[in-house]
Amino acid sequence: MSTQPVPGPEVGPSVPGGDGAPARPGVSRRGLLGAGAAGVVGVGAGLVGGRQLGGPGSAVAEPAPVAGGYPFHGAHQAGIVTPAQDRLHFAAFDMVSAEREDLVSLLQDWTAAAARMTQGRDAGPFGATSGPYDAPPDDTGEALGLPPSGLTITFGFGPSLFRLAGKDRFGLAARQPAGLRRLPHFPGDNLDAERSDGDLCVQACADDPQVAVHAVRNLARIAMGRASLRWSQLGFGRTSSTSTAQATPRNLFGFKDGTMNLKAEEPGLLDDHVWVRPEGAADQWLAGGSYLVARRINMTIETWDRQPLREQERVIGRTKATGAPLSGGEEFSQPDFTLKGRGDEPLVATDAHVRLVHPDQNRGVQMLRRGYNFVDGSNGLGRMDAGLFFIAYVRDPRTHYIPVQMKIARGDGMSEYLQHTGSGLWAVPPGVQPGGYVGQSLFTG
Ligand SMILES: C=CC1=C(C)c2cc3[nH]c(cc4nc(cc5[nH]c(cc1n2)c(C)c5CCC(=O)O)C(CCC(=O)O)=C4C)c(C)c3C=C
Ligand SMILES: [Fe+2]
Repeated sequence: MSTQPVPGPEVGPSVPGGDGAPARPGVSRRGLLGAGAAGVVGVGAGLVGGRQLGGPGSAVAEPAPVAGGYPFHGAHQAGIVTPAQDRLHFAAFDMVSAEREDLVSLLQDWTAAAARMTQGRDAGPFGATSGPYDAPPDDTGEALGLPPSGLTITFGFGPSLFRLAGKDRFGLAARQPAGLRRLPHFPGDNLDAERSDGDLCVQACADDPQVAVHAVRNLARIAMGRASLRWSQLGFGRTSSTSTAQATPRNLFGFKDGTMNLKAEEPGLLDDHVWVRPEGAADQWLAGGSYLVARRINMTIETWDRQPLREQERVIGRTKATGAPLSGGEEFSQPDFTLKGRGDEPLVATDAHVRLVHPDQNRGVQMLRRGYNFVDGSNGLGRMDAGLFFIAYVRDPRTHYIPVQMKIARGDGMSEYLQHTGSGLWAVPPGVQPGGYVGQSLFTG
């Protein structure tokens, strides 16, 4: 089943109103952009132009390429090593249909829409203002006139898609990777079920929040009858760099975040720590993919803001000004955990965040962090509902995430200022080839 409209001879970019109204010229994103928007500044390496014609039957001339879009197709899904954009709309969905064919058709339809939207085109072939006059448009319209804005859409499959309450819902149980299990309860977790888990996840990142929201909204619209939105999270101000070309941003504690992150320019490390190495028959389909961990972490910023600078730096283990380790050097210097200072105390405290999470203290494991700040209003007691929506991509959550999180939960000085309120783990299938669909390897072979 496909919910994408099939274009008929009576429709096109200029459609007579069914009520006898005069012909209505359709407007598409690429039609509005074209040469006038050709000067839009690209947001990083790998950007492409490449606007295409609208839906079948379109008589619109090919506009000039518009910069600002990342390729949708490739060996890996975009949105992992892509230079982290400024904005996030993350969404988790649950299947409402129990039919395997509905799951496959949903992934096919999502793939088609994502391939279009990431290139700055409308979600469907007719667009927001064209197509049959008596049918809902196949794009919602709020991105009309906006460039791709570096939009990437990354899809993931949760443990519940494979097995829920012991039930093999879609005939996929034999293909559930051993690493894809619900994350364990960590000490101090205060998780909200309405902000956790989900059969499917969508990470939409862009440099314009309207473009990211438009993407998720249209994917939710397309899913209707097959999957429904379980929860979603907006984010701003990326809290990581995923390319050496990017400056290190700051989180809501005011500290540089992302200094020691894995970067796109380190393919060997990405192979070691981010891309899945299949172990057997169950996870062969995940070769070239990854695992996405998401944690909604509330930060009690009002309490933090009352701490002396000395205490703030002690908790993180780095200086607030430059991000250099407290053991000395500059931002990108490796911390020396053996150096001692006044009172024979280690310069980087034993419960400092950067000591606990450093690869040297964790059997060498690293992760690719891709989180965002969030502020979801205030709680009526004068405190902001603010924090960090932590996202990490790892090769295997059992080795690369769970032990590190357990250590933070048990002994990180920063935990005093944090509360984990949402959580999820998804397997992120490999990239899509032209003509294929996201997650295809799970259903074939
Ligand atoms: C389980 C993994 C991690 C969680 C959860 C986490 C939360 C978290 N982190 C900060 C602030 C900073 N983290 C920094 C470094 C850093 N953090 C993790 C992992 C988790 N953080 C890792 C693996 C690293 C890199 C360690 C290394 O390789 O040296 C830093 C320092 C700058 C940097 O390297 O990025 C800061 C600052 C907050 C505020 C937070 C939860 C709200
Ligand atoms: Fe951290």
